[in-house]
Amino acid sequence: MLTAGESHGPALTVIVEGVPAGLALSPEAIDRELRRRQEGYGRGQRMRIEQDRARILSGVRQGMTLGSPIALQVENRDYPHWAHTMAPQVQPEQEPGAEAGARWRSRPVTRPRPGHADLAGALKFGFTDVRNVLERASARETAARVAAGAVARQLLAAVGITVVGRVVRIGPVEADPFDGSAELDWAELARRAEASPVRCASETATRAMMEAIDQARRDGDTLGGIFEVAALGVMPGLGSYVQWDRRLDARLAAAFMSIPGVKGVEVGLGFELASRPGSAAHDPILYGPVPPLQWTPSPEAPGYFRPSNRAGGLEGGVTTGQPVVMRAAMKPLSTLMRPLATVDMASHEPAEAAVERSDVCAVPSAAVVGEAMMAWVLAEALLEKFGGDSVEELRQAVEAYRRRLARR
Ligand SMILES: Cc1cc2nc3c(=O)[nH]c(=O)nc-3n(C[C@H](O)[C@H](O)[C@H](O)COP(=O)(O)O)c2cc1C
Ligand SMILES: C=C(O[C@@H]1CC(C(=O)O)=C[C@@H](OP(=O)(O)O)[C@H]1O)C(=O)O
Repeated sequence: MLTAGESHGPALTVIVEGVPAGLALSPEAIDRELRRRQEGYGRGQRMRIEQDRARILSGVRQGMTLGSPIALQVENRDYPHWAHTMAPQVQPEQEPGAEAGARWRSRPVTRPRPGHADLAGALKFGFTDVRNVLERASARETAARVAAGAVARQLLAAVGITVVGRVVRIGPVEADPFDGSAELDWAELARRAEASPVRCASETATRAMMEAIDQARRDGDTLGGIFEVAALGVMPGLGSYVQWDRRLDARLAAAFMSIPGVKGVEVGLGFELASRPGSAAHDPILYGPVPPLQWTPSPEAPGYFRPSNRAGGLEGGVTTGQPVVMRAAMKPLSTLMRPLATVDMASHEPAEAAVERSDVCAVPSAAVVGEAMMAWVLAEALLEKFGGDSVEELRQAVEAYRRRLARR
């Protein structure tokens, strides 16, 4: 996928390349994901302006993918307020009589926010107006990724793979994080998370998280947290150990790390594994009736399975047939209503960091972006292993593999 678009420009665009022909693509399912990304207690005024929907510009005809690049566009409804500031052509100075907001928006931003890309980006590109940085560094870009991820999800669904996510920490409040169990009912957790304003499966923790967000808002502060994403129904054998950059854990980690604000990523039990002896860290291999969450070539026959999933469905950079489980830690957002110290880049004088409107907490949204990134990386790995110009060819290749594994 290749995304383009500034946060306050006319639109975000994403080109999704490599989707096989013959996939029945639901525009509603794409818009549903876009809506989920916008939700979440702690989001700011911008999300009341936007109503993200994907316009399909290419690659789909009569509800079916054509195998050609799929171009998707998400309009920025905020753009009309920024049309003067964001115009590609040189604009005349705002008239003194212009609307106050328009004049404010066109002023150069010179007080970089600690924690955002502002200072590093301005130094890198030689900008005197930090707006040139923040427009693209903004997580608005993740709407384009979620649209692409929604296409990947529909491809994965064609071979029985689903992706779910949930929030397990916001600031000081923690809620039942992944414990390495092979029986965790991810689908039920996802159902409950979907009903929670902070995307958390526990009702008690949801209330405490919302209170923590309210308190941060009152304090002019922001909060980070941790989210988990799991992919269910993944067959063993995606990814590879034969080169460093084909290890699927490495690719998933990079994809999660690319979400703005994410500073830590774990696979399965992750950092917890460091303090355990090997006997309590790995997942023994058994053969017999296969439990529900373990992928198996034939549900009626005995097969390989694991009594635990501490590895998070990945060994040697290859999927094991257990749920693929990733966790990510997001730092608190960098725009503080009680700003941190910075330096005005125009005068070199000490100053308070620039304040525009901002979210207080975006961990629930980041979890949806995490689901999209998981879907994207798995769809790539699926196509690498099984290929196919059409979804029918892909299905046949998966089915042939299933039959081969049934004889092992
Ligand atoms: C969905 C989402 C919404 C965000 N909203 C804001 C925001 O309103 N204000 C802010 O300062 N940062 C926000 N961020 C975080 C910034 O994009 C991020 O802190 C910035 O890119 C720097 O992070 P980095 O060092 O990981 O790149 C948001 C991130 C995500 C994923
Ligand atoms: C627009 C989105 O998130 C934005 C991400 C963001 C940032 O600095 O990353 C800053 C805010 O934008 P604005 O300055 O326009 O209020 C968020 O609203 C979105 O998620 O769609």
